[in-house]
Amino acid sequence: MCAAEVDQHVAQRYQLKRRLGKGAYGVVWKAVDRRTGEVVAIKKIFDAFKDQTDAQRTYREIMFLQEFGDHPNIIRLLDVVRAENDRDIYLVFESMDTDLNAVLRKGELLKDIHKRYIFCQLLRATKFIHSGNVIHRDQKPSNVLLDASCQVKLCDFGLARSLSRLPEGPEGPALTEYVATRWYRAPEVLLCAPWYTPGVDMWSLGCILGEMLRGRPLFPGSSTLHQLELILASVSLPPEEDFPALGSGYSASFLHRLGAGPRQTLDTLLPADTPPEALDLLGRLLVFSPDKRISAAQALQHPYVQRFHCPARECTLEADVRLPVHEGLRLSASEYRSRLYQMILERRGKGPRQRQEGPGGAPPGGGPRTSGPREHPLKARVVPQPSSGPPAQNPGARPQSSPAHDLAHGTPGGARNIPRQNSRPLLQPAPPEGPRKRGRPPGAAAESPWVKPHVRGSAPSLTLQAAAQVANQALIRRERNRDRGVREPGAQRETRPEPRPGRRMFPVRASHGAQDAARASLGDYSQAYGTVCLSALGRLPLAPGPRA
Ligand SMILES: Nc1ncnc2c1ncn2[C@@H]1O[C@H](COP(=O)(O)OP(=O)(O)OP(=O)(O)O)[C@@H](O)[C@H]1O
Repeated sequence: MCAAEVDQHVAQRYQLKRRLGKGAYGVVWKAVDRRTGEVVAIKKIFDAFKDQTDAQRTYREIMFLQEFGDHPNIIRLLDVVRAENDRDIYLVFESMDTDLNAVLRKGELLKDIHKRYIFCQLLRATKFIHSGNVIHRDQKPSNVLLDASCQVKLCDFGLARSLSRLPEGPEGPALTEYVATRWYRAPEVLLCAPWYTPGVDMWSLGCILGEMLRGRPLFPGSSTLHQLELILASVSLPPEEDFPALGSGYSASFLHRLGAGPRQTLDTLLPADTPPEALDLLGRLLVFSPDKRISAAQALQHPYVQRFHCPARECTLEADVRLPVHEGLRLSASEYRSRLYQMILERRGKGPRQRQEGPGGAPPGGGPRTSGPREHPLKARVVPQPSSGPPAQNPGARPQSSPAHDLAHGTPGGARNIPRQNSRPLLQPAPPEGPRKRGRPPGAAAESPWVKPHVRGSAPSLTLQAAAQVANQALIRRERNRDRGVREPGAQRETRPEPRPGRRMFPVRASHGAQDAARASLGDYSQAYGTVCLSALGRLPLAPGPRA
């Protein structure tokens, strides 16, 4: 159907079914792996290495996904495939049915219990990421993937950032400015704070919760200023002493001016039947001062999500997650690409590996394990929180219940999850070779998780390493030559038509993957991005409500 939109070698391996969604950077298709029959989602990132910024984004997305993708609420990256033109790249994920933005746009499909369950899972994912000292920075409904049983998987780690080993500012590691979706941007980001904290994610989560409760975005600002105005119309100005935490020199006078406008409380934005505990949690998330916002770990203990709170499922990492390329360092676009290619080659050299399932494995049908902590290659660094007891002693926890059961108030089973037995953890760290220690010894420098696979697992063969080197050097040379306008004799590029993904793949300009258009308007976030088809929604076993 849309096979022409992907490279031949990708179409040969995967049968494309339909388009699932699109974002500013790529288009996502549902596809079937012809070898295994596994249903997957393929994201084609256009011009993934166009410049330093894009290349870094691509690099980060892949690297962080590898690290976090074993968490049940974070999307699993199954494979990374080079494109023939060396400009695009394909990421193969487990497939989900829809995203929260699409669900919310369809009207009141979500009942109170669904919202609580979704939010609890988002908190679990966020707690996990934050425990590795990483912030996602782009949490928004279209990055919250859902399946028919309301399982949540957070996706899109292109803006994720490690806070580890960055030079400290007064309130946290110093970071450069970034562009995230405005409606979910924290005040300190809007105010151009030069440093920020995991609080930026907690603000975004507050906006997501508010949107679920309200049925439409809480603060749909049309410009940065308008965004701040909307926020300050219903969120109290911080006390003077908190202004420095907001970072920018001009924020004090600016805030005073903006904050002088008409005031309303958050509850006036929400339906009258909003549960009081939802309102309470919202008020703790949408706090202007970043350091006064509730953390993900604290929020998981809030009464709003109490029904789903289960310490055994709320894993954390013991060590900071750091990419091999220091966050303060900017490589050239082709270097980022070379590093990714090198990694792909190395991983391929190790051959397909079955997903490591611990004792008890995935339940029939492929649903996530419902009892005890998950076993996976990151086990050594994943620490499930001590359970407060078996279900009988901990009525708040529901470790044995299926999501469908939870959501349907007693309708048993029915959870339809992605089968995992065929997942090929191509890019995951090597499985443990024996008992491993948890965390790092006191005083020892944190080991980069990215080094671990190479140290622990079977090292790539010398032949593979040499092949990778040669391939990468050729690529860099070609890149340099192209920049200098030099023609390489016999270069393939001369014989192939210059790929023009935008035009060739999307004849109707308005429906382009919007590599350029959408990027240009990234600040004017459009909720149209990241919607999925109606039929997926029809499969959601949700309460009856108006459907479009
Ligand atoms: N694994 C998946 N299964 C189903 N749908 C998916 C999957 N991954 C992504 N999608 C759909 O594709 C959309 C875009 O994906 P993604 O956010 O990764 O792309 P992006 O180009 O990085 O987007 P953004 O504009 O947010 O930067 C998602 O909102 C979702 O609707």
